[in-house]
Amino acid sequence: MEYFNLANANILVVDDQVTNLQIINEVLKEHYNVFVARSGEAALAHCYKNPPDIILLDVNMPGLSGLDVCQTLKRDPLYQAIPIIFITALQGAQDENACWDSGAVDFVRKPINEATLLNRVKAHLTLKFQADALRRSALLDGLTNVYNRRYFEQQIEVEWQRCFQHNVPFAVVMLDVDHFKSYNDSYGHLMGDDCLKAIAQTLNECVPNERSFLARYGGEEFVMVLVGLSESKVQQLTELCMSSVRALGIPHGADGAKDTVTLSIGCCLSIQNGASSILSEMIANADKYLYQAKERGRDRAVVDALVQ
Ligand SMILES: Nc1nc2c(ncn2[C@@H]2O[C@H](COP(=O)(O)OP(=O)(O)OP(=O)(O)O)[C@@H](O)[C@H]2O)c(=O)[nH]1
Repeated sequence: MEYFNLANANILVVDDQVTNLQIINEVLKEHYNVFVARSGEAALAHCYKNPPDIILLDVNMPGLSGLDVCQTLKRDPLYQAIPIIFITALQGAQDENACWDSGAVDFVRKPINEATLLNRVKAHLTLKFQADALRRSALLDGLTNVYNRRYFEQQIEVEWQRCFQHNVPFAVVMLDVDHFKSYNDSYGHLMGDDCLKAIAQTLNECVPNERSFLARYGGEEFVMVLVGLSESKVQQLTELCMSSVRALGIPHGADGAKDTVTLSIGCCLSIQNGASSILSEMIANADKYLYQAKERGRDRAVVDALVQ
């Protein structure tokens, strides 16, 4: 079981009254990272940019109400796992039912009881982090401990949609160990496993930001999804991946190899964001460029853009 630290949690508090924001912030700021928004519109903008771990939401606000915000987030697969607690002075059954119907996980009543607020937040954050940890462990590769193919297939869709909606650069990088069959033949399968583990760890350290990720694509092939990097940064990143693996200095004396283990890379980046239907084309192109890197002598990267 993976351990998590609740102190790393990001909490978004939404209320149009500054005094309420101050009271809640005072209670929570010792324990968590607290962000505030003064309207429903600002709350949604914050979530889209920087999804929090939990939201404390006022019901009645001018413009978008708390119920509107909750319904909007719960309809969206990208944000529906964020627990939402309403902070409300409303008491009637009808008002409460409207909050449940919109997708809330809980209530805290105004005026706020400090202990109730802290305990409710802690309970729901713990549940959220446990669910996240379970989801993650089902999505890790058993040998290398980086994300597995299933995670890649789910997450690349999510990131691609986000990049498409918010006009963010996106790249798919295929990374394949050179002459790995002969490595196994020369040094044995167990050494081959150790080699894959070391490479996976090194490549994982090259992942440039939280939205980007590395996964084992299969066998001795890895895939990295890069979010928010310019074309030149993507080029630099592919160089970094190759030099980091070379720097491991894992001996590889078999025919055709370069004394140490090396990688070949194929990378496809999107110049303009297009329809989600071309994601499969980006993956196919990255694979094609990887094949070209192999043909041109291995230990190199072929990077190209898919222009729509
Ligand atoms: N030790 C180990 N070997 C693996 C694992 N998964 C795949 N392989 C081996 O990786 C090798 C891949 O060989 P090929 O696809 O022929 O590729 P290659 O020898 O690296 O040649 P190029 O990619 O063209 O440079 C096969 O021998 C597989 O048995 C694994 O989990 N552990």
